Amino acid sequence: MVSAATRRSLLKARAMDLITSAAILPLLFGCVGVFGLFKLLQWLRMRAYVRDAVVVITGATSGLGRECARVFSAAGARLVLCGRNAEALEELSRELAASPAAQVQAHKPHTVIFDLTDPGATVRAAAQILKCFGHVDVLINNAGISYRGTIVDTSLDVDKRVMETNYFGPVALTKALLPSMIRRRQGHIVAISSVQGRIGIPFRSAYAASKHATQAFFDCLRAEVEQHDIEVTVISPGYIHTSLSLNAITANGSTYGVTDETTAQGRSPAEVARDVLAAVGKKKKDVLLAGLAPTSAVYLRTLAPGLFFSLMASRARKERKSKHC
Ligand SMILES: NC(=O)C1=CN([C@@H]2O[C@H](COP(=O)(O)OP(=O)(O)OC[C@H]3O[C@@H](n4cnc5c(N)ncnc54)[C@H](OP(=O)(O)O)[C@@H]3O)[C@@H](O)[C@H]2O)C=CC1
Ligand SMILES: CCCCCCCCCCCCCCCC(=O)OCC(=O)COP(=O)(O)O
Repeated sequence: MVSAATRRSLLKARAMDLITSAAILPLLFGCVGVFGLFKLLQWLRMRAYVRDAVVVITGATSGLGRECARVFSAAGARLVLCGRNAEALEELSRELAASPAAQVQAHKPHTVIFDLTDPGATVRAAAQILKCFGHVDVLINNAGISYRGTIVDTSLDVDKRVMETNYFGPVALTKALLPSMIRRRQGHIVAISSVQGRIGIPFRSAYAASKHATQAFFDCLRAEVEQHDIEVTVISPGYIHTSLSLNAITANGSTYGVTDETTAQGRSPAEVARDVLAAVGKKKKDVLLAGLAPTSAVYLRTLAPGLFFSLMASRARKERKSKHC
C-alpha cells in the first residue's frame, strides 16, 4: 500500500522531472545557441574588418611579427612587411604568396626595408608604404629589441638605442602615416608593448622604460584621434618564445646571444599572433596577454606598490647572486 504522502511526493518528483526536461534543458540549449550565434557574428565581423585591409607590420622578419604576417595573410589582409633584412622579408613574402589563402585572394605582400633607429629612413619608408596600396588601414608597430644589464654599468648610448628602436621609431612611423589616416577618417594603429610597459623589473631598465613610454604615447594618441574615427590598440604580452632575448643588447651594446629560460618557456608566437588578430578585429583598446603571476604583478604595482617594490628588490638580489653581477 502506498500512502497519500508518498504518492504526493512521487507526483512532485515527476512534475519536477517534467519541468526540468520541458523548461530547463531547452533554456540551456537556447542560451548555448545564442552564445554560439553571438560568437559566430563576432568572428564574422572580425574577419570582414581584416579581409582586404592594408596591414603594415614592422619587425616582420622574425618572431611575433612573422607570425602576425602569416595570421593576417590567412585572414585575407593585404600586407606591407617591414624590416631590416631584405632577404628574410622576400622569403616570407614568397611563402605567403604561395599559401592557400593567397591562391584564393591573390594579395602578394609588399616589402619595405628600413631601420627604425634612423628617423629620416623611417619617414621615407612611410612614403613608400603609402605608395604600396595607396593607404594604410592597420599599422602594427611590432619591431623591438630588449636589453639586459645593470643601470650603473649601462652606457647612455645603449639606453638611446633601445628607446630609438622601441619608442622613437614607432612614434616617427605613426606620425608619418597618421595624416593619411586622418584624411580618410579611417585607420587602426597597434603598438606591441609588453608586460614591462606596466611594471619595471630589475636589469631591464632601458627596455621597460621604452615600453612604459610606448604605453603612454599610444594612450594619449587614442584619446586625440578618437574624433577622426581612428582606433588605437596597445597589446602587452608576457614572455613569448622568439629571438627577443637572443637579440637583446647588454650594458656595453654587445648582443646578449642567449635564449633565456623565461623566453624558451614563453607562449608560441603563432598563438600570440592569433590574439593580436582577435584584438584588432574586436577593436580592443588595451590588452594584457599574460599569465597569472605577471597579471597579478601588474595589479600589485597599483594596489600594493610597497609589496611590489619589495618583491622586485628581492628578485634583484637573487638574480645578482645567481649571475654574480
Ligand atoms: N618575446 C617576448 O617575450 C616578448 C616580446 N614582446 C615584443 O614583441 C615584439 C616583437 O619581438 P619578438 O618577435 O619577440 O622578437 P624578435 O627578436 O624575434 O623580433 C624582433 C623584430 O624587430 C625587428 N627589429 C629590431 N630592431 C629593429 C630596427 N632597428 N629596425 C627595424 N626593425 C627592427 C627585427 O628585425 P631584424 O630581423 O632586422 O633584426 C625583428 O624582426 C617586440 O616589440 C617585443 O618587445 C613583448 C612581450 C614579450
Ligand atoms: C600568483 C600571485 C603572484 C603574485 C605576484 C608575484 C610577482 C611576480 C613577478 C612577476 C614578474 C613578471 C615579469 C614578466 C615580464 C614579462 O613578461 O616580460 C615580457 C617581455 O617583454 C620579455 O622581455 P625580456 O627581454 O625580459 O625577456
